[in-house]
Amino acid sequence: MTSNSLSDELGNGTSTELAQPLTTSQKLLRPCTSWVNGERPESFRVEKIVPTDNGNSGEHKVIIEEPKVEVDLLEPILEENRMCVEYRHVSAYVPAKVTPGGFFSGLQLPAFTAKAKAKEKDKLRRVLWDVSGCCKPGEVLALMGPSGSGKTSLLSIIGDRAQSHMKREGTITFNGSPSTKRLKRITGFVMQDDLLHETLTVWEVLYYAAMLRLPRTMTKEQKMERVSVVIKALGIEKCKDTIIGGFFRKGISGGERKRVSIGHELLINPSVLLLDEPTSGLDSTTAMHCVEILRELAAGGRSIITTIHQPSSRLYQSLDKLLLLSQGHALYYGRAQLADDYFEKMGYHLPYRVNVADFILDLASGDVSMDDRDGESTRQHLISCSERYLRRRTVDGYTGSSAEDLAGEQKEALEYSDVKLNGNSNTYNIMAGKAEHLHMDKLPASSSASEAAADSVEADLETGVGEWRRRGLPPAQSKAQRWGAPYHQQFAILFTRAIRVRRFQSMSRQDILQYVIVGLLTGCFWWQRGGHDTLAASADTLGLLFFELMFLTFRSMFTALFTFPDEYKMLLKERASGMYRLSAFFFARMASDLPMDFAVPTIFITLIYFMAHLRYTAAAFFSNFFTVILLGLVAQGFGLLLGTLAMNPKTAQTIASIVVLAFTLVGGYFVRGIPDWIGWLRYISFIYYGFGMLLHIEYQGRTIYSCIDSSHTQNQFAMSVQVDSADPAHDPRCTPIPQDALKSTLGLQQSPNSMSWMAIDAAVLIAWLVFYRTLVYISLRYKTARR
Ligand SMILES: Nc1ncnc2c1ncn2[C@@H]1O[C@H](COP(=O)(O)OP(=O)(O)OP(=O)(O)O)[C@@H](O)[C@H]1O
Repeated sequence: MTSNSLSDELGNGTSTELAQPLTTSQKLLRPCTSWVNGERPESFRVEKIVPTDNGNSGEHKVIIEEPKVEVDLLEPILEENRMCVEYRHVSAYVPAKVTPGGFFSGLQLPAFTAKAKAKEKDKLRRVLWDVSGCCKPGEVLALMGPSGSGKTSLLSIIGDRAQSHMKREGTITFNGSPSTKRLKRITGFVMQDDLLHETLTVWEVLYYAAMLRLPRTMTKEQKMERVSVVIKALGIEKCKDTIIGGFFRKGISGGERKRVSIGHELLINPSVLLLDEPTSGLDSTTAMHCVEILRELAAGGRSIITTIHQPSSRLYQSLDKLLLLSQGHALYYGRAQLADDYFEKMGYHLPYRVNVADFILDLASGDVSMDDRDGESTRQHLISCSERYLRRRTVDGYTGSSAEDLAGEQKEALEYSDVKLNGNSNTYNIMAGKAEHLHMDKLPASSSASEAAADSVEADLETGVGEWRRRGLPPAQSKAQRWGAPYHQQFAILFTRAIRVRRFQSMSRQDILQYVIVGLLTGCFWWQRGGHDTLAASADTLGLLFFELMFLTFRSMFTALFTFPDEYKMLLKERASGMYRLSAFFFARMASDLPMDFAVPTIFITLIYFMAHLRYTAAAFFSNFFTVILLGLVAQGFGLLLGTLAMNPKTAQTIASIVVLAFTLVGGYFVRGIPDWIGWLRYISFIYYGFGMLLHIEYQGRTIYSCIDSSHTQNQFAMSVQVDSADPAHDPRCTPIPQDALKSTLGLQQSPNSMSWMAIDAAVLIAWLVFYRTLVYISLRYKTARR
């Protein structure tokens, strides 16, 4: 449904006058989106200011509108697939200081001993402090807090997308069971940065995602239908044929981009949807529609957790359940509509005409001072209060306790905070690396703690979480069903997508122009030199062969350095969603490079081959062509490997320059007398083998003449006594060089006549080709798995 059609439908609804602000009891009675006994909740109430008396009196009133028509974006989640997400006692730590990155940064040994663990802990900064809560099917849980309060960290921990260097504690469960790879696949996760292929259109982005992610039980038509439904639901029909765009090429707007990211996740109709700031950058009306869509989706039995940065008053009113974070601590957790009520009971009154969201964010930022307390003391006080309160009611948080209860909690909280300040608490500081469970026995060994534990369990059962836990996870699918598309289809889809993604790069005019110009220039400089069978011309031809090889090798290698660093984030995102097998992606990516790897160099090789008159036989031409292409592929593999290992093109470029320079120097053309102690380097230089093959192709079985001009021999300063001749066979100055002597005469490292050399060179190059690519694959697997 488009934004317009949504508002049209909302506009047709019945309306109720809202004369006074809602009291606490009225707020408690307000419908929320929670799915109760399978009945669709009332939702989408919108408050509007309209003129009274047709505008004649100039007065306005506030009305609440409710839709008459129910709108279903996607089919509701089946009862057995609904998921209650619980995060219990979640803490997180990040490195306090930047550690130097680079090649070997990931190779540190893990800490085993207690001392090493303590040392490691000292280097960490805690960013989440024992946060607990849940989101049941039908609920939208909003995570709010000032910038840096830990919203994204918590969300990424829940979605199992946190970076490897973030140490985590606590448990995340889905219907009481730990997350599995399969669950991760059916969880939608919308990241803060919209990671989309910039050169694809909106339709293409969603189409490829649908083909890869939707189950194979659906036909292609059904998958395309799903794409259309999602496009319609998010109101992005207008721009469906526009490219996503980026820094250099403008495409769709920021808001549309955000909606495409949401659509990407909606395609799979997820039971759990996690969104990181879906409304940031949107105007308040669009943000409101976005939240309405989320509520509608939740109403279909989904559990939705979303971070929200700075909601407008209207948007805040439409929120359901709220977790307010302050520097990693839960400051408030419960019904969003009761947050002001909660803080009021704590003694912090919402100032007149101030947006509740702004007020609570000020509290969380430590910007509200009260009587003798400054902002920071206020914040600390509220943290102590909420910790105490939530340790008794972690499931749904604040649900409107009576003032007396809360006052009691507050008193306890103050006592508790004193204990903490006196340093007697052993409550939360448990550093356990990948702790699976934090048990209640870790809580203070006081009677109130065990009561809290008992209360918490009872509360779980009362509020229905216990029932969800008992349900467990839906039955696992067969291995074949794990992937949306079978292997060969994954390959085909990823191949086509990779070609389209590079639609502005591949075969671009600049590329072709570059090859043509360099080819023409080279052809002119070496004009017909290759056709002369003299030693003097051969010296030039050797230079041409080496240049041909270097130009294509360098180009392939330096372009490849950027391939995986550029695609790494996207690969991580898509692999985390279980879109495809890594090998399917890898082979598709390699195969999609081939047309480019063949087509453009073909222009260059053909131009120089005929302009410089290299050996004019079909066998020699094709052998030269395939040798250069093979060497290009080996160099590309080497570039891919360096890029993948470093994941930083700058580092990779530095290493590549040094290595390739060394490979070039030992390649057999520049230096003839390399000392033995370092000369072995040539055997690991792919350039050495490629050059050997080109020499063989050009000179094997060919008679080369040594032509000496007597006038030159009399010049004691002449560099060479060799001269060129157009017809050396009939030139009296020229003598044929025996085939066996060619190697030493041309100063080569390999004999151009030896067939065994040719076969060995070709075999070694093929081995390098396979070796580099295997290492690239292993490195990618390791890097994507350890995150
Ligand atoms: N991978 C990480 N490495 C180092 N520090 C991190 C990492 N992830 C989060 N942090 C730190 O953790 C704290 C919480 O960050 P987080 O991104 O969760 O905050 P946030 O509430 O989502 O902020 P914002 O609203 O600005 O996105 C910040 O101080 C941040 O610097």
